[in-house]
Amino acid sequence: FEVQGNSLERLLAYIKIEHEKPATEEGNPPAYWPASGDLQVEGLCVRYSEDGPKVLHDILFHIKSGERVGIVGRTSSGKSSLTLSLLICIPTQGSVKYNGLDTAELNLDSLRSSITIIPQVPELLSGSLQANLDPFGQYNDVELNYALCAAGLFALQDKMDEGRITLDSTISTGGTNLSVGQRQIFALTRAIVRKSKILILDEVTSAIDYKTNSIIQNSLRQELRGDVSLITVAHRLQTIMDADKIMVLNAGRIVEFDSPKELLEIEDGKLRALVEESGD
Ligand SMILES: Nc1ncnc2c1ncn2[C@@H]1O[C@H](COP(=O)(O)OP(=O)(O)OP(=O)(O)O)[C@@H](O)[C@H]1O
Repeated sequence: FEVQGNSLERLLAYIKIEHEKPATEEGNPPAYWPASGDLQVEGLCVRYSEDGPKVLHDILFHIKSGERVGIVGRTSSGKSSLTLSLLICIPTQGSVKYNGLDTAELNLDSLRSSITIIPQVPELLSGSLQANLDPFGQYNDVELNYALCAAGLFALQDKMDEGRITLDSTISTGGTNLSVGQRQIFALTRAIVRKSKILILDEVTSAIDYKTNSIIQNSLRQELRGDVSLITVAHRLQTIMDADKIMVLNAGRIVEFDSPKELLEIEDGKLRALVEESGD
């Protein structure tokens, strides 16, 4: 009875939580949006609660459509907070323009369905793989199979002696019957079918082997060319050394933002210090 009582109490607490504004027609973007992965951020400040401390201070940057940008920084420098703020998952101030539209004026559904995040450990729901990749039944099998192949699933399976995964394979709750690498590949598949123009990859640190990581990196390089902007929160510096630009965060501020080559040439540079420390 006590345990059930706790559940009730928690449910009541959730009911009282302040809700996000419901999606309205007003915030619907024009049909052509987003036509590019151009991202312009100005004066972005972020805190986790109205009266909490700022975790990002006055962030200013511009990512041109099709650029690949790596984000690095020490623990708690604000890397994850920056990615969450792009989707307005935490209270944000300032202006974020995605393909010219201010995201504060956009309906949250449209914003979040047009940017794909591949988190360190992607969540999956129990059911078929097809239902996970395409919960609203918007794509056909050919499109889904193409995207699975492009994301690298079949390359991964060739290297693994295990039962082949197909669209009707069963996924258990939370995706616990799959490896983290497979789950990331499914998240990437979603990005490919949705044709997201901005893709945010939160690189996995330890839970993924080198081969799987390189399959994912190759798929990203081959599949997301042209106008798709790729933002990688990097934990392994070598993953992003061929990025167009690297953003170095420190205590919630951008301290460096330029091409890896330029940054590595700065004698007392922050990126250079991180590289030297890592021994990579
Ligand atoms: N849910 C939260 N509530 C309150 N503060 C948070 C929350 N998550 C992160 N923070 C704070 O925000 C700041 C930035 O953290 P963030 O997780 O964005 O850093 P990070 O660079 O991604 O770190 P890591 O490399 O460890 O993942 C830290 O001071 C952290 O304590």
